[in-house]
Amino acid sequence: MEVLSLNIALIAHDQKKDEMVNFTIAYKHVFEKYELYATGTTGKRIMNETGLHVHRMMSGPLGGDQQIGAMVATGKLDLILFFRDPLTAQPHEPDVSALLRLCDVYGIPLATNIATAELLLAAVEKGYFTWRDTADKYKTKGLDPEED
Ligand SMILES: O=C(CO)COP(=O)(O)O
Repeated sequence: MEVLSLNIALIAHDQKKDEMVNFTIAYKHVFEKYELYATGTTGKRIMNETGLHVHRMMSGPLGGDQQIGAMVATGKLDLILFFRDPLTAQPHEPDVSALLRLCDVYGIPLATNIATAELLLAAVEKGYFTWRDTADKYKTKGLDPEED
């Protein structure tokens, strides 16, 4: 099967970082085929504990979620796995909400828990990339500043 290029972002709040590391170990055979991006601390742990290469942004509370959001807005990400901690208040909650919102604006698949992440990765393994057509349609809705 042809392996398409995919840019995947991985983000986990502190209470979910162990889960994210275990998840990336379990699916290393999938993740190693694609370009990985992550917020600072999440990326560091994944790199150290799995050997996968990750392009690291700043730490989430220092702007990392916004950097990932900018990638969504400029069409540079195809899939986001964001293991959120729903039980702990985050100082940068507005940044988190903004990132989730941009995924909806641009039709980017977003898993906020491990169960959904598992389903999305199963689709990726099977080569179901049809969402990219939808995401492309969003991009052509006059949202591209180059078109103004
Ligand atoms: O806070 C985060 C997401 O909102 C994650 O940031 P870190 O990966 O730097 O911990």
